[in-house]
Amino acid sequence: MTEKKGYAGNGFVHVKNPHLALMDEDILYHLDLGTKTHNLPAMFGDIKFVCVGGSPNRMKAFAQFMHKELGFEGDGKDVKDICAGTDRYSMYKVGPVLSVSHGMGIPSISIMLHELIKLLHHAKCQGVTIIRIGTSGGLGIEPGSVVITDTALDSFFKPQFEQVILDNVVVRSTELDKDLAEELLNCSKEIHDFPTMTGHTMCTYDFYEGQGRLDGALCSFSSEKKLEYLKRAYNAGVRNIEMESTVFAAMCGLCGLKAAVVCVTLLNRLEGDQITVPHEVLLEYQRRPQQLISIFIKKRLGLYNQNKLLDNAFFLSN
Ligand SMILES: O=P(O)(O)O[C@@H]1C[C@H](O)[C@@H](CO)O1
Ligand SMILES: O=c1cc[nH]c(=O)[nH]1
Repeated sequence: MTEKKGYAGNGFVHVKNPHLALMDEDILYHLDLGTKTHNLPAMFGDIKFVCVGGSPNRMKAFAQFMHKELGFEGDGKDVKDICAGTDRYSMYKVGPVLSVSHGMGIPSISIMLHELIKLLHHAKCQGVTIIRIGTSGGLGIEPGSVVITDTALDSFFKPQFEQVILDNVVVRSTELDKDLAEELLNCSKEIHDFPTMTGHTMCTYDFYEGQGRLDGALCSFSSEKKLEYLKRAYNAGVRNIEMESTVFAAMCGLCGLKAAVVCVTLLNRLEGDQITVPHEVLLEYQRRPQQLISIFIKKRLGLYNQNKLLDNAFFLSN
């Protein structure tokens, strides 16, 4: 069975569940939010950009970075974790930007997305763009490169996500918003410090055996078999490998959210498995997708050139 994508005509976030309308209250358990305990439209109604990524610290750092980039008062260090009542996920709001962590892997991001999408729906948000800013393993490209996903593929290089529902397998499309990917690639032209490209992203259920690593606790294949698989992936257009893009693309597409995946690569998987780059370099790599998304958000808000002019004025007067 194959499901169709959502219609985003009116810009609202769709939930495709008839049971929700019959519920007196919706408790978003893993976010520690709810329709009776919180005024969701007041708290979140102005959200236009949602950025998600695996690590809570990265998403806090992104919120602090956006606080500065959008010119809010103060240093943003005291930005509050809206989900502090649970230690499952972290969530920060900076003006129209929501920054949310999702943990590692498909099950973890899928739970977060169910609740986040319902949150955006209950809050009556309109015209929301959602972007995953993550890390990944690169294929045949320089470590530190940023890949904007054009198509999210499964481990068989198919653009689909298989969701088991009861005892059925439902196949969902993993198509992402092409115009958004193009817009992001255009924004990347403003950055000259690292390469950014579009490419296919392969999404796996595991970091070790699932990504053809030889260094896990279990491994039953040879180095030759690993390279043969990774080279086939490269020839199929895969430029990076991570663990969330297919379900992210599928769920956002069905619910009418314009979505993109932007990941930095930490290593070239054709050259090794272990991540050997020093901690400081890893931190700098993780900031690269954030830099790109900041330019995108500022451009969308009409703040980009204004900031550039202010930067130039500051430079000239000093
Ligand atoms: O957003 P992150 O950096 O968590 O994405 C990738 C995929 C897995 O979640 C994790 C594996 O190290 O990194
Ligand atoms: O190799 C890598 C690096 C980061 N994240 C992944 O899923 N794989």
